[in-house]
Amino acid sequence: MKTVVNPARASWSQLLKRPTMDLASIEALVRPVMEAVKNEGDAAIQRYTEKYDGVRLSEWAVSQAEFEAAEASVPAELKAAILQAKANIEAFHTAQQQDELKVETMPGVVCYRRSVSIEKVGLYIPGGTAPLFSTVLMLAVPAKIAGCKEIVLCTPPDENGAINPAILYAAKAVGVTKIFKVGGAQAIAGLTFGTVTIPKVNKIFGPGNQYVTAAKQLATKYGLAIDMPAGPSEVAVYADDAAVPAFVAADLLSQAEHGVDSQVVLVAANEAIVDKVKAEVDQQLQVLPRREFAEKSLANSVAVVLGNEADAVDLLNEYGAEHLILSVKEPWEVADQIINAGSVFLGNYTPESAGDYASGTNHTLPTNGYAKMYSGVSLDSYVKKVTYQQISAAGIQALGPVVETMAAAEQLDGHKNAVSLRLKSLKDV
Ligand SMILES: NC(=O)c1ccc[n+]([C@@H]2O[C@H](COP(=O)([O-])OP(=O)(O)OC[C@H]3O[C@@H](n4cnc5c(N)ncnc54)[C@H](O)[C@@H]3O)[C@@H](O)[C@H]2O)c1
Ligand SMILES: N[C@H](CO)Cc1c[nH]c[nH+]1
Ligand SMILES: [Zn+2]
Repeated sequence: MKTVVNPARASWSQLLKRPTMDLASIEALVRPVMEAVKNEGDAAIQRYTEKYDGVRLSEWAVSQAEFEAAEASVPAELKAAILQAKANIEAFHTAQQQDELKVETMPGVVCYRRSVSIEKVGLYIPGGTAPLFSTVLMLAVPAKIAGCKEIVLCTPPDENGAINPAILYAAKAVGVTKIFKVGGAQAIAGLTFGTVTIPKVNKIFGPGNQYVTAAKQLATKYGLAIDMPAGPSEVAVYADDAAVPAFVAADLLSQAEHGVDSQVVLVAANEAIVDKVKAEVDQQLQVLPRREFAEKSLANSVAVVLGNEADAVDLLNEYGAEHLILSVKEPWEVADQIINAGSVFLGNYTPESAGDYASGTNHTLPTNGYAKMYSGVSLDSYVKKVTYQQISAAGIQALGPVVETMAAAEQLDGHKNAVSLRLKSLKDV
């Protein structure tokens, strides 16, 4: 991880460049997979599963027997942890339910808005280098609370054609049983077009590697919605002298270990903090089982020294990290100035891992700078806000002339007539 002291603003965007491929190049790799699945259906999914996951399966749907075996094999301690996390995620997401909004904008003109669940949703659970069963909770819990009718889950099989039992246990605990052993872009394509085996959905959710994320982005060109681009994990930590270097180092490594294309950014109030954190990183790396991944992502990462808090806040907002940890004396004060981040963690006792697993917030978050314009997954992601209105006779008499005037000015007489006829009918009474 290189260190840069007081970089000029003009150099920030280059300094903070993500290590991911540009969208056009990765789309070019993924488009043939989408097209093949569109044209050949299951046969193409079979072919790509063999190619990328190294396994040929005669059955992709997880069976009852597999759920039962998973239930039996997950240790009690892990089950209890999963259930506690589920309860916290449920509590936070249930509280996001909104009452129906009803406003009488003029006498007799009543407008209201209701949240209506998206009928068919596809949840992608990453499984390439680690089986992210926590993602099952993050995606399926709000889908259930929202009341989505059809919830389909896809996740890559291992080389033996199996799914990690904790993924199956978590899914069953939330009440999701339609699970297919398909991963990567081919899973996203299946959910996009529908095949004999995999149902087509309205919206695709979930994180994944660059291929999965690009495939999701392509899915939008075929009429589907997606939650947001949630690609390789990243974290920015802002540290001043109140930070604990060992904690900061651990937080950086917690995201660096996700994959070789992850990125971590340390913004520090002085150089001494960077030195201490780097020494801790070196030490902690020695015993990290996923050291190889972490080392590669650290090579794509940067420590920036900015003595001035306003500059640091500007840089953090320009980066728009998926996760931002504020290891500073007054985290609340800094948090109020953050406008671009997927999720913010305040103070020395708030590790990002807590949000990854169990505090209650959602860990499916925008990466690659998309935090500037997208929110992470929440209950809102699973609903459409439908507006309704009802206008009484008195209401149309009050509102009608406004609409007539505007429609005439737009030269849309058909619009005007729809009001004029009603006004006339009321005059004739
Ligand atoms: N942003 C978020 O909210 C968030 C949350 C959790 C995880 N993540 C990220 O999700 C990612 C998970 O990645 P993963 O790879 O472990 O699992 P994954 O399930 O996303 O991807 C594995 C699949 O990728 C496909 N694949 C592998 N190599 C390929 C190639 N060369 N061409 C085309 N397809 C290929 C395979 O089909 C495989 O099944 C990590 O980058 C992690 O940081 C992000
Ligand atoms: N940090 C990931 C989101 O970028 C989520 C996760 C799942 N498991 C561990 N971490
Ligand atoms: Zn993580």
